[in-house]
Amino acid sequence: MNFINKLSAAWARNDSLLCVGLDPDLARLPARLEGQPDAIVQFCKAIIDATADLACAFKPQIAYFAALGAEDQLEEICAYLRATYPHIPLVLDAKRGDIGATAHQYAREAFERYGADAVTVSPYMGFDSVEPYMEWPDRGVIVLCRTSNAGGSDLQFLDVGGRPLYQHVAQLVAEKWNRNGQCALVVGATFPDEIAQVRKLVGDMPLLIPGVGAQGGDVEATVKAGRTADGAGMMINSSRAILYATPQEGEDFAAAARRVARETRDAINAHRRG
Ligand SMILES: O=c1ccn([C@@H]2O[C@H](COP(=O)(O)O)[C@@H](O)[C@H]2O)c(=O)[nH]1
Repeated sequence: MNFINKLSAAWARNDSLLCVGLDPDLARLPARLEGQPDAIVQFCKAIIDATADLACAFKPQIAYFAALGAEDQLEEICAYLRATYPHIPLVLDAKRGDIGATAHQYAREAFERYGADAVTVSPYMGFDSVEPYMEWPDRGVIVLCRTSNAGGSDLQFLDVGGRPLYQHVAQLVAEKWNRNGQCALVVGATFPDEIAQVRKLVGDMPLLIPGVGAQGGDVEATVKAGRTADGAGMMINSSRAILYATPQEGEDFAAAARRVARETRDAINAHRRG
């Protein structure tokens, strides 16, 4: 099953547009994992098990692993996800961008080493830097369009022929780059007006939308701006707000993560239709 079909099936199966981000920060892990060599694996597996029936995707951010030299733990987590929850798409957030020969190696890393269903890439170096990922036609290629950070406007809002660059990227990906129907776009929840503009340009193309939770993006505005006619079309990502949810009485970190994931999933669902 290709990435887009797997994502559609996960939207329906879990009645969810929530993407759970896996950004393990050693300084914020539960005390009981402190000093354990596989603390990241234990933490992420517990979060995955606690939220798998509430999520349409999991999104590990590679920097949190690479910075610690913990790529082996990322490999183990990806293998666990693929074996235990094969119906849930695994999105590797790597934001790669390089010349074709190097991009091919990054694609192998994402799709072969980690077995990701999709990977995030930058459009900045043009189509020949993105094309190598398309040698894996069953995988998703998720192109940065209008990112969630304020500084994204520095370049993404530059006027190109009477409209902002992010709109040009959206149309370019939808009309030219998406040859195999495997592309998606990143648009931040912190900019719902731009989500609406992108949705108008790209039809039903899936959008990866980070920025709810810790970054303060408005769930209702995001869903109303990005939903497709069938009330789907989005992977709305939340990482820190779920991973580091404050436990209430009787909860451990995983139960707290599950509670926040459920609340976020339900808040999204409240605005998917009508
Ligand atoms: O525009 C973007 C693209 C990617 N991200 C990534 O999403 C998560 C957000 O984490 P939160 O804790 O929910 O803020 C993180 O991995 C970013 O690298 C983004 O935030 N914005």
